[in-house]
Amino acid sequence: MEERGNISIHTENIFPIIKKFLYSDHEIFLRELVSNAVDATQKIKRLSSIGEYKGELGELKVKVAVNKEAKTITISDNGLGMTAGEIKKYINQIAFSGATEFVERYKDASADKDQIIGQFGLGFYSAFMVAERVEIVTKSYQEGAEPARWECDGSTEFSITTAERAERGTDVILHVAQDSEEFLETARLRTILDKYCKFLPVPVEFEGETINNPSPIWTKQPSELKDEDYKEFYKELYPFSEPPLFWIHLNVDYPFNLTGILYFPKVKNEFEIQRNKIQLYSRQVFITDEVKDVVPEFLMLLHGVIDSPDIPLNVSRSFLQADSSVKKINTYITKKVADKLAEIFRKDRETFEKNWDDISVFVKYGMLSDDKFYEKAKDFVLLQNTEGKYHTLEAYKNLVQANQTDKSEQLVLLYTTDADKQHAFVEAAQNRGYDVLQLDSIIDSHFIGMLEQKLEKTTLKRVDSETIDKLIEKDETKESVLSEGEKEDLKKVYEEAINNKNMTVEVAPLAPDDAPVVITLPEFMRRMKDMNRAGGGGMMFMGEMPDMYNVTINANHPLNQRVLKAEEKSQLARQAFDLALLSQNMLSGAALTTFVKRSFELMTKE
Ligand SMILES: Nc1ncnc2c1ncn2[C@@H]1O[C@H](COP(=O)(O)OP(=O)(O)OP(=O)(O)O)[C@@H](O)[C@H]1O
Repeated sequence: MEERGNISIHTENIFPIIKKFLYSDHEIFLRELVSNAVDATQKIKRLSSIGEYKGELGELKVKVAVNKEAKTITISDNGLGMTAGEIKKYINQIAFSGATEFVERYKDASADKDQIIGQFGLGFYSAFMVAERVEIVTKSYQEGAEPARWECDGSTEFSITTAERAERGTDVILHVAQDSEEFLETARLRTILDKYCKFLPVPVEFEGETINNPSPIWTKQPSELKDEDYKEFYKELYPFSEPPLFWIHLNVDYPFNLTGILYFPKVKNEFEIQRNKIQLYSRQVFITDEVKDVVPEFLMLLHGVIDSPDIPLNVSRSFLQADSSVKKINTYITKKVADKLAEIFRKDRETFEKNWDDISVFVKYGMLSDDKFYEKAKDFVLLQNTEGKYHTLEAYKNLVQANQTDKSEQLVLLYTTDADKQHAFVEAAQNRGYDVLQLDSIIDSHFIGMLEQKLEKTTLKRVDSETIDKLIEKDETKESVLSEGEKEDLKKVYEEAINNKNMTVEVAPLAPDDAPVVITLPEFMRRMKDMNRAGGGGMMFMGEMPDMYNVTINANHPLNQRVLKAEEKSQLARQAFDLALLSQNMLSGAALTTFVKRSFELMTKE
């Protein structure tokens, strides 16, 4: 038999176009051809199981071989094979029509090119990205089938002849083009196989070794697996990472098909977080590790694998976004993650608290970005106070309600972003019997805003944003030991001593054992500046504005009564102010030197 023919398409030379267009992805030819070979072995298995094929199945496998001298790469399988008629149908027509359509669309300059490529799995024809000539030698499983050889050089001409082949199956032989000789290097091929074929369901042999794990644990039932299996698999995926905290085994077949394992990694701070650690598979074929859109943004921080035949192969971003099963997958994953966290919280609060530092970023990020997740997470999100105790939102509100409700019935939650630097304020609050939360990560500033929006009649204030009396205003007035006139005098003394227009001085009757001078930065001011720094807010001028502090002089502190009477009023006032700065880590440089000198002078005085 010898048949020559023309593949009936209207566009000549489609391969140079495809080749040029896919230049960065040439390596996927191997993924496409090996997965075709795997498909062929699975098809014969199925035919055998339904009694369509009665012969021996043998050990089903795929082999990849390279011959540097002959400049060929051969992908062989003992799958179902093809008859000459099937080659014409599947290779010449079906596979070609996909490639042709691709080029037709590509030529339409107005279309978004990413969008176009997203819609096509080039499949078999990706061979021409690296080969100048491709041969298929195949023998069908069907009784009496004649082996056939197909040859094509990437033009629209092909030939089919009778071939010699004893066993059922297919060899695809690539005659590698000069500009693609890098693919003749075994190390390169091994890397590509490792990337795309590591978990293919049929053994893939390369240089006498099986390079894949045909039954990775995500394909098994959770009931068959032990914790060790999950940890081992994590190590297989990320050899250099610390062990994961916990994991979720995804397993659903309706309304879409999806399996996978998502791991919660150990992350100590937001800067360490690595995205793109989740690998996306379709029937155990690696597709990509850019899972944006399939996985909700906040869960991109997780690690692991997701496998779904419902995720279109070779897809582009914009195509994925519009895909309805992708949307459902997204919702499903969010729900599963929330349920798992709720379960651990319920069943093992101790473990949950122990791991809170690592998972709080996911939880808070999730609550901020997804309302449904918020609804579930609000019951297990934890607040940590400066004593290292963890409370749920509800429990915490109940705990502080009696003591921290102000005169207008607002519940005031106090927090510190740095318990060390803000120590004086934390201590002052604790002396009043108030509780102080530790909210010190970058995400916390957004988290605080969200809590205020979601919780009724609740405000959050940083401990150093007001003097202790004003932080939570109660219905009580404090008497001042100083007269109005004395207060005026005291104010002037301090204003002159401080001599800084960014410091607003005020004299107020605090408790005698409160600090004599308290410097605060109002909450709203700091938040605006934070927002500006983070790039939002739109009030650009705020970013350039200096911090405007309030300086509260405690009229009831004995020191201030002395200031009024002392000879060197100004020096004493300045000293008290500097000490307040010092206690808040705000004194440095020349101001610090002057302060130290003055202190020595005062100590030296009789
Ligand atoms: N190794 C093989 N053994 C048997 N049949 C094959 C083999 N390779 C390809 N085929 C046949 O050729 C057809 C076209 O292959 P091609 O890779 O272009 O598309 P596909 O596998 O159907 O889809 P995809 O675009 O997802 O790869 C296949 O559907 C299959 O019928």
